[in-house]
Amino acid sequence: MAKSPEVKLAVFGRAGVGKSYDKSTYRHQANIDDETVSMEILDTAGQEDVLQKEGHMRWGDGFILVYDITDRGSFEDVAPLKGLLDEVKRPKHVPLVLLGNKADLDHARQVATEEGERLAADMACAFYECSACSDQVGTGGGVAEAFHELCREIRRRRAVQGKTRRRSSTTHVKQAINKMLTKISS
Ligand SMILES: Nc1nc2c(ncn2[C@@H]2O[C@H](COP(=O)(O)OP(=O)(O)OP(=O)(O)O)[C@@H](O)[C@H]2O)c(=O)[nH]1
Repeated sequence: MAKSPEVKLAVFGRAGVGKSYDKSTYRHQANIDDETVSMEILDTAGQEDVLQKEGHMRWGDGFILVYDITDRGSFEDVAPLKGLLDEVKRPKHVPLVLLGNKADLDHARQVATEEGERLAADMACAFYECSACSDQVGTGGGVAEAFHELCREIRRRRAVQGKTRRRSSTTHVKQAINKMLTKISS
């Protein structure tokens, strides 16, 4: 049986946004579009320093940036996190998902859905509002869907990178053959 692809996902967000709610394991397997994907999930602590954050960013293949819809400050933390990610992963554009958690607490909302959508559009990534408690609230259908979409994005990127690499290695072979032929004929 084909070995299932493994993806390393890191979850970032201010302390208390709900990154680790109900998660007892950091390894998870899921069937996504008829393919088994093994995820290694890293829940970063909201209070880690920049060096620790950078280390976790280097480690990850894909990232979930979480804020709490009832905590405006946690939303304002997202853009600087994305800035740091871009610096650490440059020149690559990183697979990313934006997650507005605690959508069950709509009465205490401080961040409008449209603001989340706008930020996600700015960061060119998918956006979900959800509740780690109920997993079905919000626009996108839950936390699981956000993780699955991130895995799909990583898969798309890997497919494109694979093609580019194959194409460039063929180009190298062609160039080497051309050089040899030029030498022989001169
Ligand atoms: N109402 C509601 N509460 C939630 C939700 N997700 C998490 N919580 C609560 O929010 C609090 C913080 O959740 P945690 O998962 O510990 O937050 P965290 O982001 O992991 O925090 P750190 O580990 O300190 O970084 C807990 O009391 C959770 O029960 C949610 O979707 N809805």
